[in-house]
This record gives sequence, C-alpha cells and structure tokens, in this order.
Amino acid sequence: MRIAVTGKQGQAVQSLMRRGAEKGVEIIAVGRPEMDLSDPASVAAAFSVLHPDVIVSAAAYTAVDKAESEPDLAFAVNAAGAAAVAEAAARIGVPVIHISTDYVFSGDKPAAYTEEDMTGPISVYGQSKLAGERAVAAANPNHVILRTAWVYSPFGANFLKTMLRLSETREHLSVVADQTGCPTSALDIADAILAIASRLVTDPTPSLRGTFHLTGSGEASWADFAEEIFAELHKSGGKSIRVERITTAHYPTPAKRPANSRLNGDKLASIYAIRLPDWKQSMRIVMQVIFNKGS
Ligand SMILES: NC(=O)C1=CN([C@@H]2O[C@H](COP(=O)(O)OP(=O)(O)OC[C@H]3O[C@@H](n4cnc5c(N)ncnc54)[C@H](OP(=O)(O)O)[C@@H]3O)[C@@H](O)[C@H]2O)C=CC1
Ligand SMILES: Cc1cn([C@H]2C[C@H](O)[C@@H](COP(=O)(O)OP(=O)(O)O[C@H]3O[C@@H](C)C(=O)[C@@H](O)[C@H]3O)O2)c(=O)[nH]c1=O
Ligand SMILES: [Mg+2]
Repeated sequence: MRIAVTGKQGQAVQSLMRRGAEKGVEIIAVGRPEMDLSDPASVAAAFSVLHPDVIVSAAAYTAVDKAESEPDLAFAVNAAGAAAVAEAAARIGVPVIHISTDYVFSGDKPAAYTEEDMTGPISVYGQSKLAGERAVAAANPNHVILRTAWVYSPFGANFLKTMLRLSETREHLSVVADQTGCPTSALDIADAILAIASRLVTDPTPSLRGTFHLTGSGEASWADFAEEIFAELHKSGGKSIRVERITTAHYPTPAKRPANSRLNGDKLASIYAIRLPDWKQSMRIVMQVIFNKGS
C-alpha cells in the first residue's frame, strides 16, 4: 500500500512516516514548498504525478488563536485546501482520509459528543475546519473524516512539549481546569489511519465511509493533562512543578475554546474495532521517546 499524506513537519504526518517505516507501508509526504494548500492549483499538480492507493489529508492551519485575525488564510487552507485534496483523490479514484477536530463543537453539551450531534464551532479555526469537512464530503464520497482532539507527540508543537519547555524556567504554572477533552497521541492516530486505509482499499462497504470520532480513551482538563505530564517528568528524575488550577476567565485568549470537547468513540469501535489506548498510557510512551532523544 502506498499512502500520500499532506504536510511535512506536522505531528500527524511525522507520526505516519514513523509508523509507516516500522510497518513497511510506503508514505509519501506532500507539502510546502511544492504543494501549498492555499494554492489549489499546486494541490492538483502535486497529486497528478503520484499514484497513491489512499490520500491522507493531515495538513491544516492549526494556530487556533492566530486564526481569529487571519480568517481568510485559515479558510483558504482548511476549507478550500482540504477540498482540493479530496478532489484530487476523487480524480484518481482513491479514498481520502481527512483529519478534523473537536473544535467543530460548541462545548455546551454535558456529555461526550457523538457523530450525530450538531456542530457549532465557536472559533474561526473550528469554523474553517467544519467548512473543510463539508467540502471534503462533497468532493469525494469515498472519504473518512476522523475528528480527533488535543493531539500531542514527540514531533512539532503541542501542549505536552509546551509544558516541558515552560518547566525548564518555572516552578509553577497556571493551567485551565474548566475545559475538558481527550488528549490523543499522534502515534496512535497514525496506527488507526494505517488500519483504516487498508480496509478502505479492499472493502467498498458504505458504512466504512463517513465521519468518525478518534481520540485517546479517558478524559482530562488541560490542568489534569499538565499535572500528569509533571508527575511523569518528576518520576523520570526531572524537577517538580506545581500546577495552579485556574478558570478560562483567568487565561484570556483571542479564540474561544469549547468547555466540553470530549468525543465519543463508540462508532469507530463498532465499525472498525478500533479504540485508542488510555491517554495516560500513550502520554508516558511519548514522553519516554522525547526524553530518550533529549529534546
Ligand atoms: N494539533 C491538534 O491538537 C489537533 C489537530 N487536529 C487536526 O489534525 C491534523 C493534523 O494536525 P497536526 O499534525 O497536529 O498539525 P501541525 O500543526 O503539527 O502541522 C500542520 C501541518 O500542516 C502543514 N501546513 C500548514 N499550512 C499549510 C499550507 N498552506 N500548505 C501545505 N501544508 C500546510 C504544515 O506544513 P509544514 O510541514 O510545512 O510545517 C504541517 O505539516 C490537522 O488537520 C488538524 O486540524 C485535530 C485535533 C487536534
Ligand atoms: C500554555 C498554557 C495554555 N493554557 C490553556 C490555554 C488553552 O485553553 C489550553 C490549551 O492551549 P493550547 O494553545 O496548547 O491548545 P489549542 O491550540 O487550543 O489546542 C487545540 O489545537 C487545535 C489545533 C485542535 O484541533 C484542538 O483539538 C486542540 O488540541 O490551555 C493554560 O491554561 N496555561 C498555559 O500555560
Ligand atoms: Mg495551539
């Protein structure tokens, strides 16, 4: 199986390359400078010369706060760019696996969100990703949209690495405790994508297509996530950091974030028999990778 994936340095694409190398699956990363999602012609051109069995649409404009002041670019990349990738897949007759986000929801629901729940993004990033979902579904019926959340990995930028970096100069950190979600390892996402891709290329069953939620098992607030990171850091011989649990009102940001962004993963478990490990277990694995390479 040959998989083309958008982006080069991102967490999902780097994780897919690592897992692909381990499992003997060819992964071709397509990204800047030759393919820029804000230039749809460059997307069509890049995919016309590759012959993948599946296209994974992993690249996105992910700067949640900056998107509030750059809505045009966020929509160009996350909506029009995602559409161009799905169109390219349709043109060559292959499935597209597109990654989306928990931030398509408002966060008002008291329980975990299912795929049936109404969307209602409260940030430009979330709105642009929702527009991307719709454009992908319209451009290529042979699609899987995977909504994930709170992604961390040894690669790129993420909350876990931000906490480790801040811990170098700080004794305590203030972290919001009233936003709840599901931290998800990009390495686990990569494993799931490889399993889904191999089903899609061999099995035309309609129920394998559509939108699915894919997050680490369990739930946490950002403060819980930070506390777990620092507990593991301390256990590994690092310093001890105290987390002050604060409310969102005490951590003002340009973009609003959902208070509840927990996603229910039952649909993926029943249709694909995929359920990701508990986030704490995967977090320890990612931290060991980071510590072992000393970054
Ligand atoms: N990070 C998170 O917490 C979450 C992410 N998601 C979604 O998961 C997917 C993967 O996210 P993640 O791996 O964390 O993303 P990252 O922020 O780690 O990386 C973003 C990737 O997108 C690429 N990219 C950005 N703009 C463009 C552009 N104009 N043209 C081409 N490529 C571009 C980057 O390119 P380059 O390689 O050049 O840097 C990079 O490879 C995204 O769709 C995101 O919306 C969903 C939920 C949570
Ligand atoms: C650094 C820091 C953040 N925070 C808060 C701010 C925010 O509410 C929360 C998380 O901050 P971040 O900016 O890391 O997270 P954010 O960029 O909102 O992460 C999101 O990224 C996009 C791409 C997604 O799709 C989402 O699933 C989600 O992972 O933690 C603190 O309370 N204290 C801190 O020291
Ligand atoms: Mg961020």
